[in-house]
Amino acid sequence: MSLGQLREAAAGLGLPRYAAGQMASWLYRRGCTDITAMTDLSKAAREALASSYRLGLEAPRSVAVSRDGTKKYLYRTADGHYVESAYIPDGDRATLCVSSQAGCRMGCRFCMTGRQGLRGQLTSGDILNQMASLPERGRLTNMVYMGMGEPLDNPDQVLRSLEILTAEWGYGWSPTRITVSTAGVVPGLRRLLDESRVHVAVSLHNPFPEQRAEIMPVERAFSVRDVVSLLRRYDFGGQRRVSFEYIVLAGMNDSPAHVKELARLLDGLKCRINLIRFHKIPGSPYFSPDDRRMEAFRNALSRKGIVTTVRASRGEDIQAACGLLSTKQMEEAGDEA
Ligand SMILES: C[S@@+](CC[C@H](N)C(=O)[O-])C[C@H]1O[C@@H](n2cnc3c(N)ncnc32)[C@H](O)[C@@H]1O
Ligand code: SF4
Repeated sequence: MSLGQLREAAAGLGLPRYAAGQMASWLYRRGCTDITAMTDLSKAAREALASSYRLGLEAPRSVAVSRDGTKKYLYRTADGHYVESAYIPDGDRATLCVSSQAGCRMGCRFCMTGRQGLRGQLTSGDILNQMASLPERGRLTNMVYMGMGEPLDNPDQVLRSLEILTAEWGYGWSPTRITVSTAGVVPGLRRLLDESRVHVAVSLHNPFPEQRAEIMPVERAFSVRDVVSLLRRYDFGGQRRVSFEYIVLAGMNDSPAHVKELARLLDGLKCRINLIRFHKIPGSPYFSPDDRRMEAFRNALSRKGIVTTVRASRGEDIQAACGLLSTKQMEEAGDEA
């Protein structure tokens, strides 16, 4: 709950307004795991709260550990769906990749989560629980909304989770430690840009609208050209950054024509491109080029003046492609819903 919601809850139980600030402090600053332990609230207030509300903390149900230290956790949401979070330690950084929906309705052809279709929206509580109940929570330095689902197809809950994460009364994280990734849902993106200060990542994957639409149906509703036009209206010269994710698919989006069109599309926008290796999913016709071709593509983009990096693949041995683990869980449970 946001501070405003906590105030409403307090009012509903006849508690003083300042009780909301006390609750926020217990919940987010002190990591309280039991309402009865909120000792600066009266005993009657704690009892009233405990009979009407729950903290929503839910430990992960399982974990897969990679040789490289990456851990993939499976969480159960309040509605009974299974979603994945990846904990990715890297030197003095540790990033948590969180899910924002159970499944996804964007239908990207290369994505395992897309195959599930949309099964349910996560609440801000479900989103934040992935961080709050993480065994390695104390080591986290960054959070990315790059797990299952399209965050901007669930904008109210995602924005509320960001507010709670970054507010003074909340977890107090700097927005510069948080990145929200989107396939380019324009109305939600506008809200994210206006209502938060977090970094933005856009899944681009092809600069030609027709070709992009073949692997990302969302292109037909919101063209990447409109996404870039929107981004041009915001300032990325200061603390806030925008980046473009680009899964390099051999023979599909890695030609000199793609380099040229990317340079044209992003001309003058302060941004970077992250090249990603394709994580194999069952029955998919795509594959990544070898390292030499990947580097050649990166160098060609760099020569056009676009800051381009190749993202290290992590957790290859634990079904890194997001959606594989939860799909397996669904199949084992015989859950076709
Ligand atoms: C799972 S999505 C979640 C965030 C948002 N829905 C989006 O598409 O940006 C996070 C990133 O993973 C990428 N991705 C999806 N399936 C992948 C795969 N099989 N291999 C590599 N990257 C993949 C997406 O393109 C996107 O850049
Ligand atoms: S890549 Fe992102 S938007 Fe596309 S189906 Fe997967 S989760 Fe959804």
